[in-house]
Amino acid sequence: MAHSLLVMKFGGTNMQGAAAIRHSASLAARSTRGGVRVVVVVSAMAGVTNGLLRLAEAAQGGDIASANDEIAAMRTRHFTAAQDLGAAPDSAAVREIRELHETLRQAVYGVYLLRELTPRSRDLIVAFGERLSAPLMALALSGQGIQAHHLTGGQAGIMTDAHFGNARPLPGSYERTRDRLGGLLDAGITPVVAGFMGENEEGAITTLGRGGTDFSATIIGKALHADEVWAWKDVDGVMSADPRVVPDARNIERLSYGEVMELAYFGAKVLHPLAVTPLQESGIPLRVKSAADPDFPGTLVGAEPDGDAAHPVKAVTAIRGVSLINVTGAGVLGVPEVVASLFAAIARENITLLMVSQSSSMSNVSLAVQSADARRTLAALRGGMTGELKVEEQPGVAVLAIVGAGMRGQKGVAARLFSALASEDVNILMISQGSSELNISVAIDAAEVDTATRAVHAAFGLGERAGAPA
Ligand SMILES: Nc1ncnc2c1ncn2[C@@H]1O[C@H](COP(=O)(O)OP(=O)(O)O)[C@@H](O)[C@H]1O
Ligand SMILES: N[C@@H](CC(=O)OP(=O)(O)O)C(=O)O
Repeated sequence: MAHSLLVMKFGGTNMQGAAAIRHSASLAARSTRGGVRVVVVVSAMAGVTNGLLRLAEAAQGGDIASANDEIAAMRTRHFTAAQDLGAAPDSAAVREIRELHETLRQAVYGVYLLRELTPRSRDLIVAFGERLSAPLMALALSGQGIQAHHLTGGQAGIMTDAHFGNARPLPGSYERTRDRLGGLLDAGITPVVAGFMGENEEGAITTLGRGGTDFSATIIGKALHADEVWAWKDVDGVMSADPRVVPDARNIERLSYGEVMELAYFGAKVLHPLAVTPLQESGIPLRVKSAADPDFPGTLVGAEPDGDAAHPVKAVTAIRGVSLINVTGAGVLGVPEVVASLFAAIARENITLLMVSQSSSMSNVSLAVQSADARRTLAALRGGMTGELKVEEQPGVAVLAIVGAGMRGQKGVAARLFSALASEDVNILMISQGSSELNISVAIDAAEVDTATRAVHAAFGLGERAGAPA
């Protein structure tokens, strides 16, 4: 089908140096040359976001020397890329990169002086990664004869709430984005938007959560009523398992929005968990494509329910670094208010619950949370509870999930999962299946997660055939 408007997202791997950026620009150029209007959305160069987080922590801890060393190494990386992309030393792009680095250095010095890193200042610092790669992509596009103009997320109209580190777009944001980017497109200019970031109503920079550039691209796709959003990756598409863990993982040709959300939620790093949400209502498809093999169809994510009874499971995925929080004691016994107070305490702290299970006698409640949230969870529960209860953390856990719309109403899927785990002698600590029946998840010992993933992948035959049309 001929497209008239596409949003293309390039992740960290596709932006990691001049050669990768030039290749990414050529992928956008293939479409613009064919008469398609393209909005390009970019992530930070691979490793930069983690580097910025690290140096912000170092400055807060008083180690300004290592923070400055890390900034200097990044600066060299950005300048080298600009130079390799043909920017002259006195060009506007080089001047801008220099100014951005100077502002970054000052912000980090502020953190060092105050010894305080608030969620707001962390977002300001971490968003420099994307702000610095946008001018590089604009340079590469110019090198291909395309007139490009780069913008921050806020300049592109992305307005968010003030939930620093995990911000959500405000409803009014879509119209602003349409106004800001529509004008450029009408003038024949390719907008290059710094992903991962927006601005709150006060104009402070916010970020959309790790992997958030996917989300930026779909927000823009919705705003502009794009024909499709294309997320270019270093993998063939969304695969039946993480290819780093399962060597025979296969590309999945089609997934529904719901399936992708489950996969991302249960740890598949390939897309941001909320990335498809802006597209669901309008039914705009999301394509995950391989930058190394641009003619390969990749994965098409759309509205189709796509339940394939013969192949109920499409993928297996895992969340690592999980802790179980076990609440026990006679106080839980038959007292619904106690359980309510547990959830209220968790909600106040804004902690994500990965799994919940309650024994039928009601004398035990187990919660699975990211280990990074475990201390907060323990404190919230101990502070917010009534009655004589014991709250304990069990670290070193992983949550493994199988996902597929074809599981709905199918019998025997759970049995196959459990026997695959038993065959590898993997002990199951907790089990859950949501009423949507799009997934079944189990908590297991973290040390066994890779073996378990490979066994489950094999048991459902995912390496032979992953989500191909029936
Ligand atoms: N089910 C999966 N399908 C594809 N990739 C996966 C999956 N699970 C984990 N991954 C990992 O996600 C990576 C791609 O995501 P990411 O690095 O965030 O992309 P980018 O930065 O290019 O947007 C792959 O290198 C792969 O190892
Ligand atoms: N750079 C941000 C946002 C992002 O989406 O990156 P990537 O596309 O490389 O996953 C992060 O690392 O979280």
